[in-house]
Amino acid sequence: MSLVDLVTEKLKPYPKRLEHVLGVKERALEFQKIYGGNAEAIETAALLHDYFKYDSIEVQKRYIPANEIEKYQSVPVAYHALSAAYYAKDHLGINDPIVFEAIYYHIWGKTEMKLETMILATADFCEKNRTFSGAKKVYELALKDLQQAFILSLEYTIEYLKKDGINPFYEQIEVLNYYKENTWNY
Ligand SMILES: Nc1ncnc2c1ncn2[C@@H]1O[C@H](COP(=O)(O)OP(=O)(O)O)[C@@H](O)[C@H]1O
Repeated sequence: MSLVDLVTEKLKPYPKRLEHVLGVKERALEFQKIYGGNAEAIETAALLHDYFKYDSIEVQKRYIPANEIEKYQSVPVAYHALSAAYYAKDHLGINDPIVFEAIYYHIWGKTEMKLETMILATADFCEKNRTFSGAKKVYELALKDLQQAFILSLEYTIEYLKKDGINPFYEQIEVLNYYKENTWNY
């Protein structure tokens, strides 16, 4: 079974999510044409990044090492990214550190991330089906400056969380500050 078929089957009950995943793939490959990076790895990571989005937290945790479950226990939303990364590696045999990192850190990136990770995280925020304010601005900026677009996407997310009374996770702030202070040469 191809990867597209696998993801299509998994997300069959959630057509909007499948559209999002395909939108992220398209957007990420658009950014790859501008900035480079491994196109095959980007496509694979884009297709799999939300694989566990609708599985229960209990199911998601089955694929994640105990210390990582503990580290992110205050932000269980992160588990879908971790479980998808481990699933790709341990169950689909995708032994590519580029794919692993891009899926694992697709929600808020990491300091000194690979180009493919920044491409996926930014594409996730601004693929064509995104309707929230900010997506268009991030997309337009990403065509000129990927790092600044990534920063803006993280700022929007943090602002949105704060409006809902949710404190950002400490890593989100660290990552944001890192990229505001450093120009990262992937
Ligand atoms: N620290 C946090 N606490 C709670 N929710 C968060 C936090 N950081 C990000 N989020 C939310 O988690 C979701 C991230 O999941 P992701 O798969 O990247 O996005 P989406 O589901 O929109 O494709 C987004 O809805 C984002 O607003």
